[in-house]
Amino acid sequence: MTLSLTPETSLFARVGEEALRRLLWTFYARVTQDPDLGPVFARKIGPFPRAGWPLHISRLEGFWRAVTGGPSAYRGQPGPAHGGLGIGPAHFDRWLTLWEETLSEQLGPAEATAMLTLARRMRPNLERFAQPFPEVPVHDH
Ligand code: HEM
Repeated sequence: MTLSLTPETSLFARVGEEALRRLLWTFYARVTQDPDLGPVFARKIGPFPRAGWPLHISRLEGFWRAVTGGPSAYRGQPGPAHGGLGIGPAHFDRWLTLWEETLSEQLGPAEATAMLTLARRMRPNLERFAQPFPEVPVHDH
């Protein structure tokens, strides 16, 4: 067995727990002020930063901890959470623009790029779930 002296540090460890939490609160403060995104969240979660927001942010924190290699108890299903919200490509474009802006302000360039790449990769799947009539897989019998 070989012991590595330079173990790969997770993205979560590089970002840090405090910075991740701050990032999420700042990001959703902006999202909820946005004329297109804000109303969608207001309907589902309520007025920021009260109502369901502390719980929602802690779920999102769990999600981002999981996808960045940190310890996490997140067991949710991000896809179905985006069904029936009445959102489309323009919402995703805007979401990603605000995400990119917030990341570049709050994280170092390498971490910001990595967090942006993760979100961009998730987009097609989430967007599929967001469609009004998601394609139902057809099985051969
Ligand atoms: C790539 C972009 C996006 C990512 C990575 C993302 C990620 C997530 C995640 C991880 C959750 C938590 C799911 C859970 O509760 O387990 C969530 C929930 C949610 N997202 Fe997104 N999201 C994206 C885009 C959007 C957009 C564009 C909108 C709409 C404007 C949106 C609206 C919501 C809402 C309303 C919820 C709460 C759903 C509920 O509690 O039932 N998301 N998102």
